[in-house]
Amino acid sequence: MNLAADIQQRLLQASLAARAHSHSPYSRYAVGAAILDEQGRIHMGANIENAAYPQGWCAEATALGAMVMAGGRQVRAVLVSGPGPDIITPCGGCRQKLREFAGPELLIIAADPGGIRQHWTLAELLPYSFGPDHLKF
Ligand SMILES: O=c1ccn([C@H]2C[C@H](O)[C@@H](CO)O2)c(=O)[nH]1
Ligand SMILES: [Zn+2]
Repeated sequence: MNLAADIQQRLLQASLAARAHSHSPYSRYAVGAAILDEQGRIHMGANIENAAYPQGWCAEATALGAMVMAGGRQVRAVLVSGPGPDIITPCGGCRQKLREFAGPELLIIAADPGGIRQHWTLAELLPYSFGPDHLKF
C-alpha cells in the first residue's frame, strides 16, 4: 500500500473526529469516514440514522457528499473508522458509491479508535465492478 504514513494518520484523525458527530441512536454503531480527494483535501462524514430506519445513511455517503459539494471529483483514498473490535468494512452500497469517483486501485483503510487495522483496494472489495465507463457504449 503506497500512501504516505503521515497522510494516513491525518485521515485517521479526521475519520475519528467525524465519527464523534455520528447520529446513531438506533444501532449505537458510530462510524466516521475521511476521503482524500484529487486535490489532496480531506472530506469528512459520519453515519446519520433515522427513526424510519431505511432512511439512514452511511458515513461514506456523507463524506462523498461533502467532497462533491467542495468540487472534488476523484477519491484517492478513504479511511473508515468503527468502534472495533471487529474490523469495519464498507457496506456493498458504499463500495458502489465510491466506485463512481474512483477506479479499482482505490485504497480503502479500516480503523477504530485504537488505530489503523486493515488496507484493501476497491478491486478486492468490489470485483468486476460496474462503473461510469460502462455507460460509454
Ligand atoms: O462502513 C459502514 C458500515 C456501517 N455503517 C453504518 C450504517 C448504520 O448507521 C450503522 C450500522 O450498520 O453503521 C457505516 O456508516 N459505514
Ligand atoms: Zn454503506
